[in-house]
Amino acid sequence: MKSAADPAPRRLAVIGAGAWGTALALQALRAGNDVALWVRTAEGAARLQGENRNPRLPGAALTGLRITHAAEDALAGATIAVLAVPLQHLRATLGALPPLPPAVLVSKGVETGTLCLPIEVLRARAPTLPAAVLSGPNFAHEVAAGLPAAAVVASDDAGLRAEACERLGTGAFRLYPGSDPTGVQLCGAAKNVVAIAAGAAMGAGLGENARAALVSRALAEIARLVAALGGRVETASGLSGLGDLLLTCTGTSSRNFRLGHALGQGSTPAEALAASSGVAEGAATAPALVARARAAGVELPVCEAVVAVLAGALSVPAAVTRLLERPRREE
Ligand SMILES: NC(=O)C1=CN([C@@H]2O[C@H](COP(=O)(O)OP(=O)(O)OC[C@H]3O[C@@H](n4cnc5c(N)ncnc54)[C@H](O)[C@@H]3O)[C@@H](O)[C@H]2O)C=CC1
Ligand SMILES: O=C(CO)COP(=O)(O)O
Repeated sequence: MKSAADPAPRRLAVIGAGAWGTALALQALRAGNDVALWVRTAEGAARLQGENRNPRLPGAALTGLRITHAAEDALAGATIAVLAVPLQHLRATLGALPPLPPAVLVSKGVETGTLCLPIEVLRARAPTLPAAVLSGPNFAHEVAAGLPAAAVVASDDAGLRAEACERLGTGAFRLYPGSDPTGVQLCGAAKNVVAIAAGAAMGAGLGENARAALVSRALAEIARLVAALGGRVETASGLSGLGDLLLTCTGTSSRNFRLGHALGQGSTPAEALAASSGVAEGAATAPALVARARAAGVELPVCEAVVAVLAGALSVPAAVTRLLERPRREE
């Protein structure tokens, strides 16, 4: 029973009620926060309130969440904001919000045009706001169900990364503080592109050996990129890198993997994108990631192949041939 000495639960706002925002809102509730979940449209908020469920998360009841379309209400008194909108919509969403408390960004990707990573998008709106990124091998439906999972919360701000781990973590959702936000963001962005490649390989029937080779070589290219852009190479073999590659390149729940699978089976990019449910962040991120890497002088052969296939410039078999014909170097 709650005693008079128990402190009131601290407020936390989740901005974005897609699958991941909703799952993290439920997780924050389990961790003891008073949680408000901001929904983009008034109709969407009314539907979630009325049905007490999110169609993107079958089976998860939303009991206990304060669901609202009013950003001022969601953020009033909140001491942490979890930003969970798809990366390509983050800038516009931030532009419409009142001032934010310290933020935890959970979107994965690189912004089209600007080539910004999530924290860089936030910086344009709030140049000095403490910010962290949460990333790892986490399918939303499993986190919503309370199944065991782990992720890293990386920030230059040691206080924020510790607080975010405590406020969002539980025994089953194990959060590790990290101090390489650049590396974590690059890994989270790149793994979605690589998942498209892995899905394409499997869809084209190339076999398990081909997928393992592709993912291993992709991990090497991700590590090169992380190092070139000022992150730490070891981050690529952590939860946000290898961990998320393992999940998304093997788990058929991955939207990016499924998009690639359809391409491998012969769908055109337009058909595969139209058939994909929810946001496959890797599609918009692929050209932006490759452009950012090129600007830093880094070659990303696997990601470049995905860009060419998505642009309709190369078929999946031709992309495979191109990768196999690259000159061999020492591993
Ligand atoms: N679903 C998952 O398992 C995980 C997702 N993520 C990341 O979380 C981010 C959000 O993904 P999900 O929650 O899965 O998305 P989702 O596919 O479930 O939902 C898309 C969301 O985008 C919103 N949206 C659509 N158009 C918009 C616009 N113009 N402006 C603002 N919002 C708009 C929709 O209202 C909806 O809430 C992505 O960056 C994704 O990579 C990260 C880890 C796990
Ligand atoms: O980021 C994710 C798992 O960590 C979700 O993967 P998809 O976006 O490919 O579904």
